[in-house]
Amino acid sequence: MDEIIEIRDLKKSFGKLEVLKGIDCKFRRGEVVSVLGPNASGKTTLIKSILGMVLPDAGELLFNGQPVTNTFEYKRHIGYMPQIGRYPENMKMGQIFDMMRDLRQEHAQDEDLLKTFKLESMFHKPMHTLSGGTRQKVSAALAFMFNPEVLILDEPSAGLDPLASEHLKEKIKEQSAKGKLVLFTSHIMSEVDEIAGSILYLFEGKVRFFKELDAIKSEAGEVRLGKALIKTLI
Ligand SMILES: Nc1ncnc2c1ncn2[C@@H]1O[C@H](COP(=O)(O)OP(=O)(O)OP(=O)(O)O)[C@@H](O)[C@H]1O
Repeated sequence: MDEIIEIRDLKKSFGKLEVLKGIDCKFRRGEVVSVLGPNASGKTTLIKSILGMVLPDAGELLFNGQPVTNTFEYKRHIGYMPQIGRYPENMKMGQIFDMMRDLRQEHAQDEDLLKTFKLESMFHKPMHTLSGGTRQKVSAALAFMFNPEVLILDEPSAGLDPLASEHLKEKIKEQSAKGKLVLFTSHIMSEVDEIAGSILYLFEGKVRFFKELDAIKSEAGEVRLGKALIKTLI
């Protein structure tokens, strides 16, 4: 089956603030989808609803065709890189990786990023001593480590140095070519242009559009995504 995640009429409010007002969308294997929208439009809330970290007020989440709202097993198949990774601060970096392997009760299947980012040489460092970018590298390496079917990356290159950011982009492209679904948020249009196949644009709690990049550009008559988006949105 091509489709791996389906969201039906998802709603979420925080108190009186209606953040998601009925989101419907389907994501397929091999797609790289960028979730875009203005600040506070609900991108992270949508992502966290898929991950079960936010409990929706209404609606349904299907994974591989099965309803999974309020269930756990499907989460094994998703690798998540948060906007800001929070870890037990007194643990050493190496202990974090060991802990994740123990929790999953399986060996790491993909240590590419661990090696590319040369994280092993910093395994002795306590987490609270790490720079913001190094912390992001840990989060990225963990997200990809168990070879998940779906990758959800919340502003993945924020804080990464240019070389690390290039490595991560290559990794995302490689995973999509292997049939993985990649969902990511970003405020960097050149990055979206480079790696996304389509854009899910949220506005005022609804899906404003979910379109392939090429279609957005050709309909707007623009080669650059940033300009095409402006034309599409006005
Ligand atoms: N746990 C929460 N409690 C109360 N309000 C929340 C909570 N989480 C998110 N919100 C609010 O929901 C709205 C959407 O937040 P969200 O983080 O999903 O936006 P976003 O599109 O990811 O924003 P940004 O582009 O700034 O990262 C914001 O107004 C935010 O303040």
